[in-house]
Amino acid sequence: MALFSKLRERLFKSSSRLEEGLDAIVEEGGEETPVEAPQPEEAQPQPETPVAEAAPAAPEAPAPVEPEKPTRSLLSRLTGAAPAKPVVRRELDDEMLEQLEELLIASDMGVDTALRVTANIAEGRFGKRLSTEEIKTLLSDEITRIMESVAKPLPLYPKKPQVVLVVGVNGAGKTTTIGKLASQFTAAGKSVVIAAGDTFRAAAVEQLQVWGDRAGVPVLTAPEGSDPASLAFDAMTQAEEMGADLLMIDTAGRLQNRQDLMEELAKIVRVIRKKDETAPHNTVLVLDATTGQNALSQVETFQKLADVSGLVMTKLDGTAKGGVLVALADKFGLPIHAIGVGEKIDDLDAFDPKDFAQALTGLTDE
Ligand SMILES: Nc1nc2c(ncn2[C@@H]2O[C@H](COP(=O)(O)OP(=O)(O)OP(=O)(O)O)[C@@H](O)[C@H]2O)c(=O)[nH]1
Repeated sequence: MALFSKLRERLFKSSSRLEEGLDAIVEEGGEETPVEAPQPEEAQPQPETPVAEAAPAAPEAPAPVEPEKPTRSLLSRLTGAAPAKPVVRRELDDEMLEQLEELLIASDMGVDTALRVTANIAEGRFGKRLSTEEIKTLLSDEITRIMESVAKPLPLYPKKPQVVLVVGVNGAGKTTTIGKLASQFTAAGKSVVIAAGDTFRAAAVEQLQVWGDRAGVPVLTAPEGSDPASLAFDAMTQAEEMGADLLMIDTAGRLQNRQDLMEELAKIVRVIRKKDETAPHNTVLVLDATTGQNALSQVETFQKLADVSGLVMTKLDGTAKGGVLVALADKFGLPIHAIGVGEKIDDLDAFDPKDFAQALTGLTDE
C-alpha cells in the first residue's frame, strides 16, 4: 500500500525507537518458542504452553496468547521453505508492563496515555507469553482505537467564503500547511484565498506569498505593522467579491506576549463576524510534532486564546516523538484534520488512524 509505506518510511524514527525498545523488553526475560508449534491433530503430547524449553516449571503455566497459525506450518512443508526462526516470547508480568509503560512514555505518548494503553493491553493477558510482533499488534490496535474518533478531515461547509483561521506558534508550520491545504483544495476544484495575517513579520508574509504562488492562489497582504484585523476584514470583502470558497487566514504565533496575541486573535474574530457572524468556521491549530510533550501545553494555551476546532500535526517525518499525537487524541479529543510528513507541497496526508498506528509501532503490513 503506497500511502502506508510512505508514512511508515517517514515515521521511521518513531517506529524504530519503539521497535528496538520492544525487542529489548521481550528479549530481556523471554524465551525462544518454536514458530511451528505442533498442532493438536499431529498427535503430539498436548503441552499447556508452546514454550520450547520448559522454564522453571511454573505449576500454572500460562496458555499461549494466540493459537499458532496452522497454515504456516503446512505451507512451509508444502513449499519446502526453510523453517522459520524461533520466536522469543516473554510472560506479561508487572515488571514487563512497567517497562512497556516507560517505553511508551519515552515515545512521547505521555504518562496518562501510556498507562491507559498498557493497562488495556494487559487486560486478560496477564501471565500470557507475548512476542514483539504480538505486542506491536496489540499496541497498534489500541492506538487505532484511541485515534479513530479524531480522524476527521477539515469539514467543508456550503458557506462562501468558508473562513479558516490558522493559529499556532511561530515555526510550527502554519505557512507551509496553509500552502499545502490551498493546493489540495484547489485540486479539488475549490477557489481559495489566503490572507497574510502575521503583518508584523515581513519574512512571514513573503514566505506565504511563495506558498501562494506554488499553490496557484492569491495571497492578500497588508503593509508591515498594519492591523491584522483590518487585513482580515479586507480579505473577507475581497474573498466575497471573488466568490471564493475558502479564505484561509494566517495569524501571528508570538506566545511571548500572550495577552497581545489573545487580543489580536479576538479582534480578528470580532471583525470578520461583522461580515459573517458564523465565521470563523474552523480554527485550526498547527502543531510541530518535534516539540513532543510541549504540543500538549500549546493546545491548552491556544484553547484559551481561540476556539480551536481542529489540529494539523506537522513534521511527523523524521521525528522520534510521533507518539505525542496519541497523547493529544487521548487528552483533548480534538479532530486531527491532516498530518505533515515533509516540506513539499504534497507532503500533507489525511490522517488515517490505522496507517498511523501501524507506522508508529513499526508493524509490517501483512
Ligand atoms: N520536515 C517537515 N518540515 C516541515 C513540515 N511543515 C513545515 N515544515 C518546515 O518547518 C519550518 C517552519 O514552517 P513554516 O510554515 O514557516 O512555519 P510557521 O508556523 O508559518 O512559522 P512562522 O512563519 O515563523 O510563523 C519550515 O522550514 C518548513 O519547511 C513538515 O511536515 N515536515
